[in-house]
This record gives sequence, C-alpha cells and structure tokens, in this order.
Amino acid sequence: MRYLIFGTGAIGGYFGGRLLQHKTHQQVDFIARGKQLSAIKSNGLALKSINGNTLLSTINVSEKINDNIQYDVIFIAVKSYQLKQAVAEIIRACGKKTVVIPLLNGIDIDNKLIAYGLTSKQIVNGFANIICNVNDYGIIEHIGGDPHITLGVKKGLHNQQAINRLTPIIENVAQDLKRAQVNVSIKDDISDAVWAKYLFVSPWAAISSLVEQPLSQIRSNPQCYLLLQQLLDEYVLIAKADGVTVAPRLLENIKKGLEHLPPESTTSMQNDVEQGRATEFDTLVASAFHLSEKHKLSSPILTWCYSCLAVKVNAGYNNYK
Ligand SMILES: NC(=O)C1=CN([C@@H]2O[C@H](COP(=O)(O)OP(=O)(O)OC[C@H]3O[C@@H](n4cnc5c(N)ncnc54)[C@H](OP(=O)(O)O)[C@@H]3O)[C@@H](O)[C@H]2O)C=CC1
Ligand SMILES: CC(C)(CO)C(=O)C(=O)O
Repeated sequence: MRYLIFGTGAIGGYFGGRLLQHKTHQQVDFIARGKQLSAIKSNGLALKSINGNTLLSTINVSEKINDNIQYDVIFIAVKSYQLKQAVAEIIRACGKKTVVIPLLNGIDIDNKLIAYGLTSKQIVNGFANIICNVNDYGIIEHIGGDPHITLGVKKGLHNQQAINRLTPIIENVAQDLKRAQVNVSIKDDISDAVWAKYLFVSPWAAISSLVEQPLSQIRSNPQCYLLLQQLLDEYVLIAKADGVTVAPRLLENIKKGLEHLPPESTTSMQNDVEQGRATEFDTLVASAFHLSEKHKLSSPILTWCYSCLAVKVNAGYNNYK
C-alpha cells in the first residue's frame, strides 16, 4: 500500500509517523509546508510520546503532491478551514482506486469533501482519538489518550457496491495501523461514532477556547465544569433531534473521559485561539448552533458560547499568521 499523509501537523505527524516507523512493505509519504517542512527535511520527524519516542530521519516529505504517484490511501490531517485547499490539491493525485480518509473532527466532513469535488466512492470516513500537538517545528508531542483511529463507511453515503469495494481496503489499512501500534475500530456505519467523537470534543473545545485554560483548571472550577456539562447535555439533545442514536452510556463515558484525561490536556481549537490562529469554530460550534436552530431547540449555553466565540475568533482572525 502506498500512503500519503496530507498535512504533517499533530495528527498527520503522529499517525503517519507511526505508520512509517513500523512499515513493512508499505510506503508512507508526507505533505507539509513552511517551517514544519524545512524542519522535517533538515532534522527528520520526531515523536515525543507517552507511548515511546522516535526520530524518523529517513522520511519522504514535500510541499506539493507528486502527480506521477498513484496513492492507494490518502489520509487528510488538516484543520477544517484548510480542507477546501487540501482537496483541490488531493484531487490531482487521486487515481481510480485511491481512497481518501479524512481524520478531522466534525459531523459533516464527508459532505464538505464531496462539495469540494471528491465523490462518495472515494471516501472512507474516519476520526482520531489522541491528544497531541506540534511542540516545535518537526516535533510532535503526544501527551494523552491511547492513540486510536475509527474507520467506516456511512450507510447514507455509500451504496452496497461501494461498501463491497471499500471493505477490504479498510481492513488492510486497519492491519497496517495495528502493526504501527495504533488501536483501530471499524464500524459498519460510522455515523453515530462520528457524532460521539463530536460530542466529546466540541463542548470541551468551546469552553476551553473561551477560558483558555487546561482541563485541570476547567475541572477544578465548579461553575466552569458545570457549564461544560450543561453544554454537553445541549449537544446531546441536538444530536438526538438530528436522528442520532445516543447510547445511554455514552454521556456517562464522555464525562468519565473528561474526568480522567491528563490535567494539562487542551483542545486543538483552544490551542489555535491561544495562538491567534484561525480556528475550527465553524465545525465544532457554529454547526451545532445552526442544527439547534434548525430543530427549533432551546440551547442557551450553546447560544452564549456561539456569540462569545464568534466575537473572539473573529478578533483572532485579524492576527492569523
Ligand atoms: N491535535 C489533536 O490532538 C487532535 C486533533 N483532531 C482533529 O484533527 C484535525 C487536524 O488537527 P491537528 O493535527 O491538531 O492540526 P495541525 O494544525 O497540527 O495540523 C495540520 C497541518 O496541516 C498543514 N496543512 C494544512 N493545509 C496544508 C496544505 N495545503 N499543504 C501543506 N500542509 C498543509 C498545516 O500547516 P500550517 O500549520 O502551515 O497551517 C499543519 O501542519 C482537526 O480537525 C482536529 O480537530 C482530532 C483528534 C485529536
Ligand atoms: C480534544 C481532542 C484532543 C480529543 O481527541 C481533540 O479531538 C481535539 O482537540 O481536536
């Protein structure tokens, strides 16, 4: 299998790096840019991880996709606001058999990929569980979460013929990831799992982006923690109104997950807010707000977060580097 990791930031660097570290027959290429590209070219890609450090000094990384290579699988590991440009570049490298797997957070990433020009037959849905960041150029730091990728088709998106073609590819990718010491789940219909991940990350992303504090501070401030729990309850009502099956234990598991993550945990949206960069506000907060409006729900905490963050991130956009 020949893999392309499009976007060598936290997620792309970690999971692509592990695939490269444990590769047998497969080839793993990377797309990066700017100082990250220069640092990886000069010093290699370093993973500083609670699961073991490694330095990948032999790595095929470039700024643009080599159009002469036909990739079997392209993982997309950019932020949602970078997706349109990424797809414009990826489309050129897609052969008839290429499968594209987005690892972004969000409930409508597949629809965005289609709107930007990919076809449903080319897409396998996916998402990542891990807490990692770019610690310095060329250095990915994994501080929490057991690295996990969930893969699967969506019943509404794929017909049976597409499912039959994509299933063995998903299984091969899962085997390669497992060999690379990444846990993998495969879902027959990934829709509810995508929502479950969204419910875990989005309320926390909203609150952490507002208060700009690590999880320990959010947990130890009773009012702040209550806000997070109430916001989560509102997101769950939105999911249910949108037809999602929210398993009774899910809410309990999300709350337990938030209790047990390392104290220094932050969300990637919060990191972007703190650094004055563009954010995934549209995907993680505005999408939920608009769904709440569509289903005529009352979501007072979400409405408040939406308004405050809209002001805050718009100010942040002015500093966008
Ligand atoms: N970090 C985490 O722990 C987790 C993140 N996620 C999700 O994964 C997704 C990716 O997040 P994360 O890895 O943190 O983000 P990062 O910003 O760390 O990584 C994205 C990388 O892609 C690069 N990139 C974007 N567009 C291009 C392009 N056209 N050409 C070359 N390089 C490009 C960016 O470069 P540049 O910096 O120059 O823009 C950056 O290096 C998000 O949806 C996030 O919500 C999910 C689970 C956990
Ligand atoms: C919260 C976290 C780290 C959990 O996986 C995440 O998905 C993100 O910040 O984008």
